Amino acid sequence: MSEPTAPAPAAAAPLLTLSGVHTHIGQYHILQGVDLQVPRGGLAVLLGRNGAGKTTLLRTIMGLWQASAGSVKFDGREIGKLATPDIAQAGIAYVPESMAVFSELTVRENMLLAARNGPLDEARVEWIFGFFPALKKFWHYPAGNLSGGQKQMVAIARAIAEPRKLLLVDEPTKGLAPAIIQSLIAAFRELKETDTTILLVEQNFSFVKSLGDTVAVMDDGRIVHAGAMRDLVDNQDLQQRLLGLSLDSHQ
Ligand SMILES: Nc1ncnc2c1ncn2[C@@H]1O[C@H](COP(=O)(O)OP(=O)(O)OP(=O)(O)O)[C@@H](O)[C@H]1O
Repeated sequence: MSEPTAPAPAAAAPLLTLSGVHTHIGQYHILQGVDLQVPRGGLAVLLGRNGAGKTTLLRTIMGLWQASAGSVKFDGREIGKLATPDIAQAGIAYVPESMAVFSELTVRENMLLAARNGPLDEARVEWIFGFFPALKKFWHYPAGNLSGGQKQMVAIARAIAEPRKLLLVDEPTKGLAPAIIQSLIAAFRELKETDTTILLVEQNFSFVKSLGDTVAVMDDGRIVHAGAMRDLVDNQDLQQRLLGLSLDSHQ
């Protein structure tokens, strides 16, 4: 008689699940039934051409646009109707494309403003310096004097000044020189080994193909592909079909 086999462990529930999400901006119907799952841990990538709806999706998750239909579940809880501060409090941080930093304030002061619960945690600051050594160097300099890549680092550091479960980052490589992109890759590689799950919006496939664990591709307000990044990297036909020339031109 064979030994009874233990049941296979259930797959961990995703950290974030969007189901049938529609978002209207004024008269425009932008998100047209988005279904997306972000697994807990690691780095999920969202790709798509200009105007596909990627930023609108991040803003909808963050409550900056209200979904007109569908559900947004985060860590087992429906957050689709919550206000942005409550969504942030639930553990989601958002780094918009515009690298929101206060130019007149020093890097340290920028970080201080991001700490919701009082003074900066010194140990956490040291931990952040590990990802972004440039911030240590320019800690007492006005953030406005930093390069584009360094400002991007300040924006990300602000978002993780306090522990977060999910970090949404919108096109961090936009307009950055290749050398700076390399240092961002190194930082994201370190960051994805921590407890923070990352959802990264990009158009630069060469930046994300070595970073992403999973990938979703968006077009015309819908997810048209979702799977392991490995599978997309290994399949050039799929890349060509899904990403086309507009993305290839960024490589
Ligand atoms: N405030 C707005 N008012 C009207 N239409 C908008 C607004 N913001 C975005 N849109 C439209 O929504 C669509 C999706 O835009 P979105 O910025 O989400 O795309 P994206 O995939 O992030 O593109 P990109 O890579 O260019 O940033 C586009 O057609 C855009 O013109």
